[in-house]
Amino acid sequence: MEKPKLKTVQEVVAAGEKLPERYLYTPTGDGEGDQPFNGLLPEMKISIIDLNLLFSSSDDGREELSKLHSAISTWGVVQVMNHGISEALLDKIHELTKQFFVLPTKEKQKYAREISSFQGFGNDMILSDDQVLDWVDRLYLITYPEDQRQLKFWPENPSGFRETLHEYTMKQQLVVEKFFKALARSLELEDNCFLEMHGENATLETRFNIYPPCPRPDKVLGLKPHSDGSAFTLILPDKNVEGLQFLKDGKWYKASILPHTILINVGDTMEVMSNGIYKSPVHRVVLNGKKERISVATFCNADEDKEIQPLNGLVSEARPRLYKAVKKSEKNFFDYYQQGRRPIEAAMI
Ligand SMILES: O=C(O)CCC(=O)C(=O)O
Ligand SMILES: [Fe+2]
Repeated sequence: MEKPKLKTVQEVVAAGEKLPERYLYTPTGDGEGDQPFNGLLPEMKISIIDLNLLFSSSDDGREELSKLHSAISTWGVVQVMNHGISEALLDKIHELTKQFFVLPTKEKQKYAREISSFQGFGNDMILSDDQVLDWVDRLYLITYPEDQRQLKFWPENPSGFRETLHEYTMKQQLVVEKFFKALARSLELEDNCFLEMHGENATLETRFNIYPPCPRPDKVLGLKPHSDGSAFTLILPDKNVEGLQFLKDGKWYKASILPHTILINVGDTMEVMSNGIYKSPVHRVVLNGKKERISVATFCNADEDKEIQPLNGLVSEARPRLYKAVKKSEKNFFDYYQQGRRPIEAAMI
């Protein structure tokens, strides 16, 4: 199988070469905010949501649901506690991710992405010659359901990686089901409505990111502004190095979260299903001149063949339908790799 030729960012850094121009990013000026990448940005207050409390019929439970509704309809992001995944397991995932990325290139290349595949280790796909590159190396794996795994991309080194990722995935799937149900409740819909539209063959896809230190953190981005194509995304940001920022009303905000909570941001699929009530936020990752940053993002992606469209209960005369029915397999509406920052715009009526 042919492998991509481009050097990984870690290789560019190790070779000590001059910063390649293809990494220089100029903001488009298109509602994207003109604040410097690493300037003094305001901090966003991300609501902390107790996942278990959302299912209590007490006053506290109802209050938690309305807190969720308010956070997701304004920022599209929450940090979730009481999620049922132990601190030790979250720390282990981070630790193993780091151990994988510090392996010699030759070892990591055993799991290298093939030209036609997005799974595996390496760079993101290059779709055009003028594509500005992100300062990130990543390992991308479909993790759920189990029969969709391609184990040839799953590292056997460091030891325990596969087993720990399996354990983490099974725990994440429980969080995902609960979160879908909670979002339905917060809109006064039947618990399973989002899960049903999302489909039986929906996947979890985990992206392990390393953002090496960058000589020009003022000119280069770890991830360009984008929204996720998922229904929502579970993120474990780096506990020590910040970098994730969200765009709201044309301004960038820094996101910092409490250790051992899980950050969940809504993606384009949920924006469509909720008829735009829940917003898929544009976000980016900025870099550090001295320190590397590691994060682990898990995307909940819809069944490729299911029609995704606004739920009936959320369309009315007062709130007309905003999106066409779309399928992941038909058009790249939800394709993260598209250069468009918000592929969802193609689905708008
Ligand atoms: O590195 C992060 O904190 C965010 C990653 C992200 O936005 C993505 O992988 O889509
Ligand atoms: Fe993202």
